[in-house]
Amino acid sequence: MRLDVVSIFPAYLAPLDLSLIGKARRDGLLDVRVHDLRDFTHDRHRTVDDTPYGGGAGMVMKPEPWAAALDSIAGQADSRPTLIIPGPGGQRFDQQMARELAGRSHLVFACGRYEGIDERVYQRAARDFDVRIVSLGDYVLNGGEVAALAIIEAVARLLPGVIGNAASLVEESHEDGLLEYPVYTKPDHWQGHSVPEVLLSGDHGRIAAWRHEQRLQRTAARRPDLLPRPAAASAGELNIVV
Ligand SMILES: Nc1cc(-c2ccc3ccn(Cc4ccc(CN5CCCCC5)cc4)c3c2)n[nH]1
Repeated sequence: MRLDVVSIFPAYLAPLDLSLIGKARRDGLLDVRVHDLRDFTHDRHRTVDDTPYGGGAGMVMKPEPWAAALDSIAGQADSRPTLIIPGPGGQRFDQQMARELAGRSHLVFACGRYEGIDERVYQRAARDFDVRIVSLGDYVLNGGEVAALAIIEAVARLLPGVIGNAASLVEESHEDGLLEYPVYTKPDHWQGHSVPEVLLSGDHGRIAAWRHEQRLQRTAARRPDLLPRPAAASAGELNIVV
């Protein structure tokens, strides 16, 4: 997978050199390229923002540098890339979207700052990209970089070979809609707390059943919205009139 990230703070993307993503890059599983938006300006001050038409607080990112940056990337693309533009008003990112994006060959991230990017950039980008506006959640960050890092991590870890133990991908939270079960390691007694006996039993059937029950209990307690809705018991409940 090729990943391009455009930002006025390229150093914000330094974490992509670390840990599993960094190793995947060194192993050639990921081709990550970070671009400084100011490299696509042509004035002495490398200007990327200006005052908003119609007034209002803050500054808006100018369209010209973004068009130059995205044209440069589109010109290098083998196939039509997906352009992800983080924004508080976007489609909520979740594990399903992570799985969908993991199937794409080329993702491009446009990390805005200030009060956002001139709207005409979104419209022009639709010519060369599949454009997705994506929100991490209902809160306002100062820019798109943190969102890009989160999305990249969630997507990249789904790619074959990026995380060592692929089995853990199946068991983890949200993969099947339930939260994760509690985990323990040595010592078996610690500050008056013991590891649940079932986990020391070696009975894998009991352990699996206990873990599933724990997932249901945790989901009910913390995220009841994720619990599967009870199937309607009868046609009547489905208001099917025959
Ligand atoms: N999930 C999530 C993603 C982001 C995100 C992503 C990208 C950018 C780029 C800039 N910001 C800061 C920002 C954006 C919007 C406003 C609201 N403002 C109201 C008046 C009209 C203009 C817009 C304020 C500041 C960003 C914020 N926040 N949260």
